[in-house]
Amino acid sequence: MDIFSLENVRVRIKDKMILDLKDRSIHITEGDVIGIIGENGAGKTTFIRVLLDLIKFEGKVQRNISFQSIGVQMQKNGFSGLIKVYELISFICNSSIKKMQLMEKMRDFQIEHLLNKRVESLSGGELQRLTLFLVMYRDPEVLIFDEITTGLDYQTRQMVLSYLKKIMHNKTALIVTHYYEEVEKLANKLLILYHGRLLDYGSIDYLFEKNQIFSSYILKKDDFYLLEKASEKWYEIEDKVVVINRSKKEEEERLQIIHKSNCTYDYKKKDIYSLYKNIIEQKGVK
Ligand SMILES: Nc1ncnc2c1ncn2[C@@H]1O[C@H](COP(=O)(O)OP(=O)(O)OP(=O)(O)O)[C@@H](O)[C@H]1O
Repeated sequence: MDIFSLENVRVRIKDKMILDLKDRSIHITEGDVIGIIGENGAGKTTFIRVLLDLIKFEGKVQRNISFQSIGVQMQKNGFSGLIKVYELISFICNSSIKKMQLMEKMRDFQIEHLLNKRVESLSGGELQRLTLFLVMYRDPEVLIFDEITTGLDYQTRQMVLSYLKKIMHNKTALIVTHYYEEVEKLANKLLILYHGRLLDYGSIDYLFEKNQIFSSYILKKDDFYLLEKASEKWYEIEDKVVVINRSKKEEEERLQIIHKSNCTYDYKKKDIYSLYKNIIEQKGVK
């Protein structure tokens, strides 16, 4: 069943088009976990605001779910930092939820010891656990996260990611993120925006197939000369070179070369950044 479906959606502010899904229709189906990616200002938050009816748009959006069944974390949460955690929880959490159930959920998110702290004094990880608790306490059917791990250090991000993985089981979810690794770990579909334009939307497996990306090898720049002649599609990222294999055959041929030289390398079966780069190039937008 479609949870959301969108047709010909456009958002214009004054004369500027900030989101244009053109004539594509987008169906978000029960159980989908959708990674929404694109550079700063690409229109990711605007897309979420359209789904939640928080912004004026042209076109058609059908929602087969009530707003109460959607748990949302937005980039700007609007809580006052001075408020204490227990005050925030009692303000937000519906009184119809039994105290016992709330306590149990607090334990799940390891926040019960934070109740007397002011929100502004929480660490990044504690604040995101509190945010996840506030999104999840009613057990919503649909989850929306807008950059939930931005600004967290590596370890805290891994911790939040493992919480996300746990709570997303059997849920429909949309995750706006700048971290491709999060999409790799959590999502089954991808929505790619660029300067407000929809570049592509679909299942991740299908997009890899459509873009003929079988796998990638990541080598140190100094070792790239080994594969340079044998590589058609590659790009640099910091001190590394990513070589895209179009097929199993290419993957095997290059592996032989790599093995002969004994150089170190990483292998990725589904590298979302390679997919993103490829789509951007194909569409000729960069
Ligand atoms: N209320 C508004 N008034 C004017 N411009 C707006 C408004 N809301 C968004 N925009 C513009 O629309 C574009 C898309 O914004 P949006 O917040 O959706 O991008 P984003 O992809 O979520 O970016 P980021 O990764 O930086 O969070 C940006 O250029 C932004 O400045």
